[in-house]
Amino acid sequence: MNLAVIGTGYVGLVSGVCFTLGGNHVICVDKDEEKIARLGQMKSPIYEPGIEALIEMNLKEGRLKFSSDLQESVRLSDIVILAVGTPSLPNGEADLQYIESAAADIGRAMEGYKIIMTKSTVPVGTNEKIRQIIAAHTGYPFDIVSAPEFLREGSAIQDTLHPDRVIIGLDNPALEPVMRELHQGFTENIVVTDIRSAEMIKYASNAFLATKISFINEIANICEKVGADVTEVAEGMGLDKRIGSSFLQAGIGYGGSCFPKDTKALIQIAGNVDYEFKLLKSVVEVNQGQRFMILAKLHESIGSLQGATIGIWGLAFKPNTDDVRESPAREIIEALVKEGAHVKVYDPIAADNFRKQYDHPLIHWCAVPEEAGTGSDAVCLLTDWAVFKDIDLHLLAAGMRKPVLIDGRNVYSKEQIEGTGLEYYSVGRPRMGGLSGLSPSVAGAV
Ligand SMILES: NC(=O)c1ccc[n+]([C@@H]2O[C@H](COP(=O)([O-])OP(=O)(O)OC[C@H]3O[C@@H](n4cnc5c(N)ncnc54)[C@H](O)[C@@H]3O)[C@@H](O)[C@H]2O)c1
Ligand SMILES: O=c1ccn([C@@H]2O[C@H](COP(=O)(O)OP(=O)(O)O[C@H]3O[C@H](CO)[C@@H](O)[C@H](O)[C@H]3O)[C@@H](O)[C@H]2O)c(=O)[nH]1
Repeated sequence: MNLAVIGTGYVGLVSGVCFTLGGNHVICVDKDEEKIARLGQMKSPIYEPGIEALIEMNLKEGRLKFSSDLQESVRLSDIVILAVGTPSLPNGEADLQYIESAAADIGRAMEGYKIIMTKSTVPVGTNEKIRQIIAAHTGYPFDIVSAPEFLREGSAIQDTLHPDRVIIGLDNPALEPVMRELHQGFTENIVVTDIRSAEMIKYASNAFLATKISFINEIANICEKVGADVTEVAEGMGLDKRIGSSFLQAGIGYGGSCFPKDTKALIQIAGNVDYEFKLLKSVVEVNQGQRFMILAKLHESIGSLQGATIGIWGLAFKPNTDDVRESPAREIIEALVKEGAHVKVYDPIAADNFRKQYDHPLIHWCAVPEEAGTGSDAVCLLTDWAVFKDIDLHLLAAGMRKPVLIDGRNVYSKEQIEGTGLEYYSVGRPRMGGLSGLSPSVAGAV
């Protein structure tokens, strides 16, 4: 099949490249000409493991093209896939301006029948709006399909080629065989449903996963007070098949371009039909508070942050991505700077993206993770990049002014911390080292 993917971002680029592997011809379209020029030179504008090798292979084999010419790309295609952004408006609602403008452009470009397939995450009822917009700009026939995307950044290729399920929302049953053929080889789990249910499945899935994270974070906060270990608790819970072990990793809360915006959008979708989604409102509130537990632990360990030097490991919202959208690191660093701390930050991939969005004279950008620890009063680990797991913690402690490590992602085991001299705080696990490492009577005497 001939496909045009409108929007060559984290979703459009990966989906476009992966659809070529099924033998389709794909044109990835973006209005950002710089992005298209880079891609033409086989350079990915995003960091996603494995993507550049696939771009190179498919460009060379002639199945993949990049273009900023939406009109021609639509004309050459049987299926047009919408993968433009749907960011949050200030009130939390999804901003549909990119969807609406792309739909109008598609309508204007059509010179025959097309299938329009929406991969962007859009509020319930949006595909009907898309239909109206396209119809207002063309007299040619077309069909609409809602095919929400579930890939995760950092494992996007694997998730696209081997998804747990593919959701297809349609109102013309004649499209079902085409959609099955397009997704052939990806998964057996193809759920065909109506368009509104497909749109809702996407929001409900993200909201549920976000709920799991906020739930385990609250359990972690209680664990700290009652002396339990949340990693043990999560393991014990997760073995129950009805609960499942994934998304029970306590930490500093979820970030990224999806959970924060999609939870807020679903609250608005409910609000627009006079339904108050109380549970999801709490999920968002808990998530917002969780990042500040890092600051509470800093205050507990070193007192005032005025003039202190704090090392930060990790700026991306999760490992294996350069995406810093809604990363909890942003608000943590802003708060540190506001309190007058010097902040030494390190991220293996996302530092440039972060710096474009936020910089401050009190921030020092480090070239290696160890540099963030040297002479610091504490190091806070905010993103669980693999590189941090292998750091020599003895050397880290020796080079710090105060050997305090605040692990926001529970990366280190008790065994790794023991004997390092570090005062170690994590999330929902007992504190180690420092005065807490001494017996209560000795600690009291000191
Ligand atoms: N990022 C993810 O992990 C992920 C996963 C699943 C679903 N989604 C959803 O997919 C959608 C896209 O997300 P993303 O992260 O890929 O966004 P993104 O911001 O990385 O990419 C969107 C791209 O669309 C381009 N664009 C906007 N309007 C255009 C137009 N009229 N013509 C051509 N190009 C246009 C932009 O220049 C940009 O490159 C969103 O709705 C998001 O919620 C994202
Ligand atoms: O147990 C966990 C799992 C995740 N997170 C955090 O949650 C956020 C999101 O992580 P993840 O879901 O792995 O990344 P995304 O790339 O944002 O993917 C989510 O959002 C996408 C966009 O809608 C969906 O397609 C995916 O299915 C959905 O997992 C990150 O900040 C993680 O650190 C936790 O704190 N604890």
